[in-house]
Amino acid sequence: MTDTIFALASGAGRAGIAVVRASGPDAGRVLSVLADGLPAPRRAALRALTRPDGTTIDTALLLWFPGPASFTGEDVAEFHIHGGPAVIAALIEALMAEGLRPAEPGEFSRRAFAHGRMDLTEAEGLADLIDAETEAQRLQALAQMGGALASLYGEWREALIETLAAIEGEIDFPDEDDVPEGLSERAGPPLQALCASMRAHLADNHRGERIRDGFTIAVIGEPNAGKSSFINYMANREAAIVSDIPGTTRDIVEVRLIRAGFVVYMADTAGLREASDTIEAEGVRRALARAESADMRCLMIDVSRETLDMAHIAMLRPGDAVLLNKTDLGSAVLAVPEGVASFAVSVTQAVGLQAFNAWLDGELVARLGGAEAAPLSRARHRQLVERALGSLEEALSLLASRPELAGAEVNRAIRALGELTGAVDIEDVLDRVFSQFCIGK
Ligand SMILES: Nc1nc2c(ncn2[C@@H]2O[C@H](COP(=O)(O)OP(=O)(O)OP(=O)(O)O)[C@@H](O)[C@H]2O)c(=O)[nH]1
Ligand SMILES: [K+]
Ligand SMILES: [Mg+2]
Repeated sequence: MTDTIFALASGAGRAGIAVVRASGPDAGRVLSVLADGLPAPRRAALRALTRPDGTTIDTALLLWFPGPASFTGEDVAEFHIHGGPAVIAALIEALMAEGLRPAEPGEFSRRAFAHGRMDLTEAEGLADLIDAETEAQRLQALAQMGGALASLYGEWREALIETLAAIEGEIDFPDEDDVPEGLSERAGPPLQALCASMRAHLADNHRGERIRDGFTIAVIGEPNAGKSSFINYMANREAAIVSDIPGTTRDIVEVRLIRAGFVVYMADTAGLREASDTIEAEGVRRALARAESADMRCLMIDVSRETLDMAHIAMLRPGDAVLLNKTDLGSAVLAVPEGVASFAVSVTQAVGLQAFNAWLDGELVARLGGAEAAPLSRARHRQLVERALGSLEEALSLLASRPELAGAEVNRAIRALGELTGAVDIEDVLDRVFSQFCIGK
């Protein structure tokens, strides 16, 4: 028999109210024991919670959700008790005494998934909603939890199952008059249309993943250009050591910012030069790697130096920025590559930085802001859509010559989409997804 589980569903620590939730076949019996009878389904009831020996636990507001119309699809009881640690402990003890066990992380959601209350992407959306710290994250998670990705992937999968049936019909009952081109004519266009949808879904500049995981910026430049000073200004704290000694920063120092409603990770890096020792060389290597992988690069140039750092401009791409720093000591004009923004600033005098920030916020909104369609939000989604697309491209190329091989490829694509939504159940995928949840969800 399935265990009946419980967990504190509200945050830990002292609060006005704490919510403890129980789910499973024994939830009703235990609720009835402690509250002296079941409340009416889905109606709040104020009751005394009493141990079987007659001693009182608390006065509580109780909710009874008989399955399957509950969060998990099982019988669920909710205890809204006073939020003191001793009250919570007393209720937990009473639940354990009745044979209930503490839930594993994500176990409530996993049961909801197992009972068909949500698909895997909706469960991920729920986890993201609980973790959401910005408006963009909240909206994205809410849409995903509401089934935006589930319905898209589900529709693709349905269409593929239909196409597969057509292909398999062709293999099993080859019509004398029906030349192989007949199959290409029937199965080709829907496969092509699906490939186009998948390509468009993937070609979103990683918008959803950046909203969820953060947009990354690498601050790079020669030693003493003012990179650490700049990152401290952006973070509004002394995150990195600033000194007039070139080569001060050796490791990557990352700060987390919220700008224009998006999470941004800005990385301070070691000054780029011929390193004087192995540690600095490693720092420079890390700086270059980060510059390569970041979503945006900000190149700091010290305009007070006799020879301006022109060497690193080649690392910039459209959408990046040059910060001409220390304009309190000098000035310079510099030709920047097409599509690269340029700002004259003095970090120590806080000059020109508002213009940079306004530009940055505009860039974030332009790159991550509201497109209509729901974006994929995890690397897991990207990998599986890519795998499905690869199989379909293969299937298209085999359709005319080897329909049975094309069918196998379509099957592979169906399986990839099934892994996305959890329609094919793969224990290790589920373990991975649900283990990232917090306890009580
Ligand atoms: N006058 C002036 N000095 C600045 C400005 N910005 C930074 N500095 C100074 O320049 C020196 C180097 O600043 P850092 O922020 O440590 O430079 P960095 O690019 O991080 O240097 P490394 O970590 O060594 O690569 C410090 O003495 C700063 O106070 C500026 O706008 N004007
Ligand atoms: K320095
Ligand atoms: Mg530094």
